[in-house]
Amino acid sequence: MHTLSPPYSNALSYLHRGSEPTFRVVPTRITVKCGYGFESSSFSQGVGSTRTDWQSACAILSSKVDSQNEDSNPAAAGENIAAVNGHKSAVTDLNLVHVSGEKTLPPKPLTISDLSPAPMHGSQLRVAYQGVPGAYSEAAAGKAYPNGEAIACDQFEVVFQAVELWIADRAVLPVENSLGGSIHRNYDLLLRHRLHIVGEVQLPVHHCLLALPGVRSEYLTRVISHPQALAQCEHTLTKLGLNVAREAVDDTAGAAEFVATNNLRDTAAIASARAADLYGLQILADGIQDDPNNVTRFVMLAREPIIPRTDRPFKTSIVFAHDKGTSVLFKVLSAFAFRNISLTKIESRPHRNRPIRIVDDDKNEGTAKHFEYMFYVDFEASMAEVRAQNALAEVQEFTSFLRVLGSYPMDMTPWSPSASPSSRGE
Ligand SMILES: O=C(O)C(=O)C[C@]1(C(=O)O)C=C[C@@H](O)C=C1
Repeated sequence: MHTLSPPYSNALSYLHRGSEPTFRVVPTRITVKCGYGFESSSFSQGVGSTRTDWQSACAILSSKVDSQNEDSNPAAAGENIAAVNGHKSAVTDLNLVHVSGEKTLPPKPLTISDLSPAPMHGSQLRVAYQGVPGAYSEAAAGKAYPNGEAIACDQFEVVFQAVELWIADRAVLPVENSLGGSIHRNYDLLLRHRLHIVGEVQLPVHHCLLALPGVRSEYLTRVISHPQALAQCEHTLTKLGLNVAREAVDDTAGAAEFVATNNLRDTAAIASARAADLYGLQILADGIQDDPNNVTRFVMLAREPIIPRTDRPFKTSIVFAHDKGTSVLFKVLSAFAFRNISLTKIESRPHRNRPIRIVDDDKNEGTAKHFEYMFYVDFEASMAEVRAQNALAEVQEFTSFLRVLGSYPMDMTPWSPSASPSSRGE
């Protein structure tokens, strides 16, 4: 059992003073029994020193607004995906009633291990990713959990549900690319779901142009791939004289598979060299990303947060909303700047519960319509550091909603570019 050090738990108690979460506890088999529900009592009494306290506290620091998408019930929606790639949901396997001799015993209370055992020491972690084998997300899952079993999911939503329903133990999810920018859908999903960021990996992304054996680039009328991959190769495709139609599909390796299974001689896919191998395609051009340092950042997700530490570089990801006033963003950012905490990322997304604020002005000049946002910020500090706790305590004063998505070790693996200029024919 982990315990929190006193300064940390004190600071969190302070952060919670007077803030009652308005999240509804969703009464589903999986979410409630596995501890997804957030009991308001644990907030009103401040944060204690147990791991459970910390887990609840980490999930929601404060919420004066309703949860985003309260109407979405991932676990219920997930009834449709009782099996993913042959991995049966634990729910379908439960044997709830125990009978012994002539006496029928009252049902034994369920424990977490009944639902799905957490991997024992040495057993394989099941890691969900979006795409098919050969996708960069699969490679990222392998980098994050080298001994894990990668579980392919067709949609990002399914990746979240796979972990929520205990079909998988972790998820690995792309959030941003150095050329293509943020993967917005995943920012929205991070907010809608209750998983925690427990790590990050940065993967050099080296794209290839793939076609059926014998096909030459003159035959091509179409290039298909994941929209991010198309964006990352746009200039190079033009330089190669490939002014043909671009079409977006769900993932890069899926594009390669599509070309192969449909025997398409007029279509090329942008995907990895491993996808070429897996689906029997030839590499027409290698290293076609517009920048050799092309890198995608993935986050690792789990049902439970990790305990933040100070013995190695940590990053913390938060999301917040504010009621009104543009200076709020300045004040929030100042809370970090004054404490010498570097921000590594800021992203805004529409506030889906309240996308527009109507302001009638006093001078009778009409009605202003302001767009409302959720802001996502990553900063370089651990939640175990007092300066980070104080910064968030200050941020909370200016915000109507604040949630810590996770405090996790930074990926510090030595840099190796995805391609050298020579391999790109420059
Ligand atoms: O399509 C894939 O192979 C993916 O893993 C998805 C994805 C993405 O969403 O950004 C991952 C890395 C690359 O940036 C391109 C595509």
